[in-house]
Amino acid sequence: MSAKLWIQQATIITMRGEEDVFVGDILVEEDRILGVYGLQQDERQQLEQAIAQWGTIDRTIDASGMAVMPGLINAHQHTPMNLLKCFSDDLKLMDWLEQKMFPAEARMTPEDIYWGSKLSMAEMIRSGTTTFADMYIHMNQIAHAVEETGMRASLTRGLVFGDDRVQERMQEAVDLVERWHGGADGRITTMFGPHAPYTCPPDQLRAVIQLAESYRLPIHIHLAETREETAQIDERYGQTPTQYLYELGLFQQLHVLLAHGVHISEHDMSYLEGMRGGISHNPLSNMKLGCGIAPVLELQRRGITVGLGTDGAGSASTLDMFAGIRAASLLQKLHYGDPAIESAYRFLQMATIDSARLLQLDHEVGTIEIGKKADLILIDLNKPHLQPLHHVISAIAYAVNGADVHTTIVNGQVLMHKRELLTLDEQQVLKEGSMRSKRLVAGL
Ligand SMILES: N[C@@H](CCSC[C@H]1O[C@@H](n2cnc3c(=O)[nH]cnc32)[C@H](O)[C@@H]1O)C(=O)O
Ligand SMILES: [Zn+2]
Repeated sequence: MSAKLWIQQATIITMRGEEDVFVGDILVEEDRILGVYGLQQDERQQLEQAIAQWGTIDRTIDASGMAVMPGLINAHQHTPMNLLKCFSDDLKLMDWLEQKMFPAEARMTPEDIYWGSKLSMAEMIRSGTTTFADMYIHMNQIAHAVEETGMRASLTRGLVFGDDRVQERMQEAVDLVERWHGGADGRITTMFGPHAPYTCPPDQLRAVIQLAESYRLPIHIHLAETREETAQIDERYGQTPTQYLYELGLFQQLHVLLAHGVHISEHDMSYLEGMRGGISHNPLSNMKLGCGIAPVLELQRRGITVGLGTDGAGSASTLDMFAGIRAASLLQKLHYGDPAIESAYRFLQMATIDSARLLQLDHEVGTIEIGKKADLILIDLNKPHLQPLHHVISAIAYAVNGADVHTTIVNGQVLMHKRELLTLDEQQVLKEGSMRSKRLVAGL
């Protein structure tokens, strides 16, 4: 644990405004940002005073030639699915889920979940993600992994209904919330996670909504991912998926994190207007599964928050949020046939402060601000693919890769420095991951 950390001479991208980019220093004390100092005389003096008051400094990082920005926030994930990546690609969502993912998941032991989620955390820390929203099973294991790796996470027990184990699953969801909400020094928060309109019948969904209301906790659910989903929900209930959730009262009181929101009509948007929470846009997964293009800019125009996620590595194949930022931006440019449709900066906001809003963490993370949690990443810009550097925001949105992240800090703790993972035994994670994944996919 670095109690006092001094980041020197970085290009600071605060994400508090497009122009708020300057060279300077950041002081971190315990888990929070103590000060941010530019190069002007008075700010230098303040920095010197703060350093003098500190006495001992636990770690200094020379960040000249690097950008520092808020850690990226992956708003939709299934971390253990990293064990299932790239083994059954190029299938339709429903076939992929029912024929490949669900059978492989039925074989997963708690230990598999633990190592699969650690594999994801290693990948996320390495590529600049500091916080993620997760929906899966055996969540205790994931919570322990979060505790150990030092990441920040919003955890949800995914609830698929359709057999006689409804009560058991609901109990697991409650256990997660009771045991882990506020856990790991406050790095863990929780939500309730009914999986999707097509796997959650009305009675069960109503019960989860009531539960979430009684705990005053948010809901994390998939919505309107494919055309097939729209057809299925229309056939069963004569409604669109969005209307189905609306009529059940989901958007009345609760903060809701909706994953995907691809097939949302103009009329559907009126159900979402004014909602608490918003949508995690997951372009890598949407493109790979051929789902369609989410109406990101229309949703934003109506005041609905849209953050960014990858989805599980099973569908996205990579957890590199920089790839997600690039995909999101390029997709909208292509969709509108207009490269000027939205700025690079706007997509960086989606991956930071907007995702933070979706996780109800915007008062703590998502921007570089005095008093906020020190969740920061340093990006090494001194590389052929990033030089010459005319516009750092553009470079980050269009040219930076996860592998350019030099240092990752969460809650004031350095989790990776000079690309070395400090809270994970990477070799062990790779070995366990590869061994376990073979058993899970055998014969599928
Ligand atoms: N099957 C579990 C609960 C579901 S956890 C979350 C689920 O989301 C599934 N999932 C992953 N990616 C997607 C996606 O893109 N769309 C819909 N579901 C997905 C994943 O396979 C996993 O089963 C049970 O025993 O109750
Ligand atoms: Zn998902």
